[in-house]
Amino acid sequence: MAIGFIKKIFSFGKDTVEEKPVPPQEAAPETRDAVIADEAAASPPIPSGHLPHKGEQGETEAGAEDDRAAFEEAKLGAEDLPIPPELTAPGADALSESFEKGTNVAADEGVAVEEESAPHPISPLGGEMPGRAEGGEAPSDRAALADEAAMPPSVPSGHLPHKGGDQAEAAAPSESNRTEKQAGAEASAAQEAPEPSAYIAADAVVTGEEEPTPPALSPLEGEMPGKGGDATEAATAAPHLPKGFAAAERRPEEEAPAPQLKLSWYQRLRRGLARTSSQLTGQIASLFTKRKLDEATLQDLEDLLIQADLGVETAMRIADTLASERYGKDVTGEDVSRIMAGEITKVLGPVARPLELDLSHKPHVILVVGVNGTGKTTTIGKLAAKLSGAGLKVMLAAGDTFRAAAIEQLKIWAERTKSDIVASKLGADAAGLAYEAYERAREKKSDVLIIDTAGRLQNKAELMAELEKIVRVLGKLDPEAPHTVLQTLDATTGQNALQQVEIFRNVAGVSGLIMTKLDGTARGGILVAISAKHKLPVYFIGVGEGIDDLEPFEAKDFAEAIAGVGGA
Ligand SMILES: Nc1nc2c(ncn2[C@@H]2O[C@H](COP(=O)(O)OP(=O)(O)OP(=O)(O)O)[C@@H](O)[C@H]2O)c(=O)[nH]1
Repeated sequence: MAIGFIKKIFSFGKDTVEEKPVPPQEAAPETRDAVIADEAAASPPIPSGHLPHKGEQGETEAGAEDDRAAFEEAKLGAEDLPIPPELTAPGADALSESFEKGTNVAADEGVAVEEESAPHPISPLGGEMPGRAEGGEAPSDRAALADEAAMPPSVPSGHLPHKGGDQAEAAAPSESNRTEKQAGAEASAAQEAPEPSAYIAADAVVTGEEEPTPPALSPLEGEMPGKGGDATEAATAAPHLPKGFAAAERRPEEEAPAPQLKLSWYQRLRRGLARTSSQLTGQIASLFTKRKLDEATLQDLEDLLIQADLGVETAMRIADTLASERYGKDVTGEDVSRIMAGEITKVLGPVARPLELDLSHKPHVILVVGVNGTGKTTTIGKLAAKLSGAGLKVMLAAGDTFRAAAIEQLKIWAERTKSDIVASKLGADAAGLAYEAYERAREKKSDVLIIDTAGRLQNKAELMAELEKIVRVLGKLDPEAPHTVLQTLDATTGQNALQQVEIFRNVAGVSGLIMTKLDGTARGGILVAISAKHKLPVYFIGVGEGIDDLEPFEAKDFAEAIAGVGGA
């Protein structure tokens, strides 16, 4: 029996050598060898026969496991047999030490390598743990360690591939990952700080921490099939956001706004007068709902038109014409609007005149006057743009010496319109500046000299006297100058504009009007009242702050826009 036992022992060793065609390390893919070499370099020597014993080598490895079991069995009865030195406790201690010194990344990677190559996954930890204390341990102890390994501290509970038994799947990305890292990282693996997630995972293996790793740092990220990268990369690509946060979707780049079609002047005029028109026509429509035209209705209509700033005269004209056409009959709002447009056109027709320039004068002098903020400077800029755009030589004079901003504003307009400019210091005498500007324009043979003036309320006698002085001074240079005195009127001021024209006309000899800010006002009707009362030419109207927002005044267009008819 003793001989038979000895035979068995000998045949065990022989069988092991012979039946194991290739050592597990050699059977493994090249990457695996490299990783093992890496591991060996990073940690104290681990028995070459130890790592594969974890059982992930498939059937070949299963045979080795059987052999080992036989060996253990034999060892119990043959204490004199030599135990490989690397399986002794000191060796295990050395391994443990090496982990504690921070070579845990390699250790952890060793686990992953084995997982990857296992066709029939068995927990790597189950195999690995006995290796550390295998020397002299009974199989029952190994089983206990295997149980312990079933809850490895290195891996969060949700991660454990051995729980689902799918180690190969879980390990695959890690392997590819490691292969990538090998080239640059192997030599310095011991010195380099491990990547955060890998480090934490490895550290957990060594220290035996059983606390779950925070989800954001879970090594799972890199090891999950399909993620394709290591934990760090995966965390960068798709970080776990804390509860309450959500990853924002990338917004598609905003499309460039479609270029807006430029409205024609007529369209802009109608749009500018839309408030005036809708208010007026709305009131008229409600007045003439199912009502026969009688005296009371006509009186109501007159009142309504006067309140709309059209003036008494124009209101009476409209009412009279309506009565002559429809008295005693049904009348609709459209009837009234049509008659109203016709009557307004008749009032405005005579005043809608072009600004005449006598270019025999060099320069033709245009003096621009008006109450503060009615749009003098802006209108000068718009006029200069038209004139210089037509090839005329234009000079501007910054006669508003009260406001620094007005001087700067005019300089900007001069630059934009390629006009010459004469300006002086703030507070300079405006009449003196007008004189100088005229001289300069004459020298330079300018076609047109446009002089800005400070805005002033018509009831400020001192300022109105200054305006008179400017006119007198210019008259000394050319008895006919200023050749045109333009007054700007702000449409939003309503009835007050009537008085403004009255006074400026008397003081400065206003020869024509420009009504500004007709865009957006509900009081555009005032132009009709002013025209009816003063019969001064209305050269242009402004419907915006832009350089193109000034157009010659057209009676019919304006009348139809106010009455809300036409528009084709
Ligand atoms: N909406 C609109 N704004 C205008 C129009 N014309 C001028 N403005 C604006 O009205 C404001 C006053 O215009 P200015 O040209 O400075 O008026 P001003 O009469 O020279 O002013 P003072 O120098 O203070 O007398 C500015 O903000 C202009 O842009 C217009 O037709 N429509």
